[in-house]
Amino acid sequence: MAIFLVYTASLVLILFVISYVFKLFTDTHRRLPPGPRPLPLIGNLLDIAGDLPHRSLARLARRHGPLMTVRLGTVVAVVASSPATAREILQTHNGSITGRVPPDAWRGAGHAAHSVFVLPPRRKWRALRRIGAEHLLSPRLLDNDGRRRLRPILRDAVLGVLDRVSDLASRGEPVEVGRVVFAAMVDMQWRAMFSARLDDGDDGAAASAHVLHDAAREAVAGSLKGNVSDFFPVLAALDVQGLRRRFARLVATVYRFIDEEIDRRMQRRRDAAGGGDGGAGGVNSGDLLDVLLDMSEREKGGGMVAMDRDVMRTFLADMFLATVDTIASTIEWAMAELLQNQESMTKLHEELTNVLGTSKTHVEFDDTVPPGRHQRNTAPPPVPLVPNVAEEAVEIHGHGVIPKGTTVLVNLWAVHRDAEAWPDQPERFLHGADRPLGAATTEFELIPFSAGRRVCLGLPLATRMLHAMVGSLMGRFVWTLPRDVVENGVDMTESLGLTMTMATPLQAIAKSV
Ligand code: HEM
Repeated sequence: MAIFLVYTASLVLILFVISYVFKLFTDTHRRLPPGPRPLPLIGNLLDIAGDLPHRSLARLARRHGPLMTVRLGTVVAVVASSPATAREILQTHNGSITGRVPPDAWRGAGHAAHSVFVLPPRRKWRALRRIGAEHLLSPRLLDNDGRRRLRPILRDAVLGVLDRVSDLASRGEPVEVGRVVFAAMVDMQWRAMFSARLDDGDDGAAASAHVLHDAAREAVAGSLKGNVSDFFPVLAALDVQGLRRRFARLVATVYRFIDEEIDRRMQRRRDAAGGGDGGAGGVNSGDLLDVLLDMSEREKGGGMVAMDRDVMRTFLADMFLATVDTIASTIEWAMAELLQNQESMTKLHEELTNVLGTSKTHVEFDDTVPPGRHQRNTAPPPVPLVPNVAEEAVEIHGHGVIPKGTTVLVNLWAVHRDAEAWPDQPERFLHGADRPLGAATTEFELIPFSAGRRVCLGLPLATRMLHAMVGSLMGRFVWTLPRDVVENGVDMTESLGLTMTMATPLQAIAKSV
């Protein structure tokens, strides 16, 4: 057994050295953008160790330029760190740089096979994006579709958070902002997708909702953790840090909850068909699950995508996981910034009083958009790095050539802190407030949702929820920091998962206005 292990390890090492040397050799013949000198085998991993990757990459970019090459183990990555180079990647050459390499943990958990986040930009990916955009995330559906299904769900999420905060405020207890909003987002997205509540009041349901909360939280927190397997794919089978196994366990829990909803709905459809009420139509809620089940029954997706159980489950998990963490952490960061900037908080209170008057108890999307103007873009960007892959060689004028297969990272964190584009002050993103976002982006200084073909699919939902939630929380309560936090300062350290969250969750004291 020991001999076998030594033999396998030596073989893996030899393969790894050969592939690395081959890569280095061929790279010298390519005109890659400049970058820090790599060490043998590990490349520049030491240059980025010891700090969060978006920060260390931003630091390296200050020395090596806004488009630089780094070697992360055997992976060659080109990093764009300025608005101008982000534009090159996400607009000028976007058609050639939209591939993805799925994280090893996702592949190991079986999630990568159908996930819209990592599918190559081909038919299945396009079809899934279209389904998400048309049946869950379109502005028309969110604002006022014929059945008026989603708007009340969004409003309830805001009102639910206000109730929870009121309750804590009346007891003088601090509010863990991120956690309260996270729970509301779980509930909101579950209702939007399944027309069902996870926690319908009884103790058993509440306990099982907690299991899902915890699994979702851990899955998003751990899903992009630095993994040796991603830097040295030849070692992936060993799963040295156990991240594959861990992510697989968490995703399996999320899948189990989703499967239960699918099974319940299918049973209801069968019952309705058996009862002779005209089949599925009689029980159709018109939610995302019904849309997907209709597709699976209609010639396997009506030609768009073969909607089998695996595709359906992965897609629902994607829509769920993408929502719960992004919105909650953005709101937590926004509140943390406001709580440390009394002047901005006072300004916001005044604005809210003007817009809402004294009778309205909460903010809705319509209140945040001046007539005839774009959605205001004031969210602090919580996704620091966007990973793409060049699907063909691309020459970036004045910087060099990105060879086919190269990982291309856009460092959104660095772009939003670009010293030339942004003054270093808390309200800096208000300067870009009226610029169009997402696919319509023209200015690459402000791209919290990225841009180009893989632009965030959830932008319409996120912008509605962020503004309504922060506006309502600020309009209804006066916020202060707990005494020990005032003394020690708010810990603004980031922790990197699917998004950037606060390493120390924000606690704040609310008092009803
Ligand atoms: C504050 C909230 C959010 C922010 C800042 C955000 C940001 C981003 C960013 C930067 C990307 C990467 C785009 C690229 O690869 O170029 C992304 C992708 C994505 N987002 Fe969001 N997001 C948010 C909320 C949401 C929500 C609520 C959903 C709802 C389902 C969602 C669904 C997705 C999906 C499916 C993708 C993958 C798109 C693809 O690869 O084709 N996001 N998001």
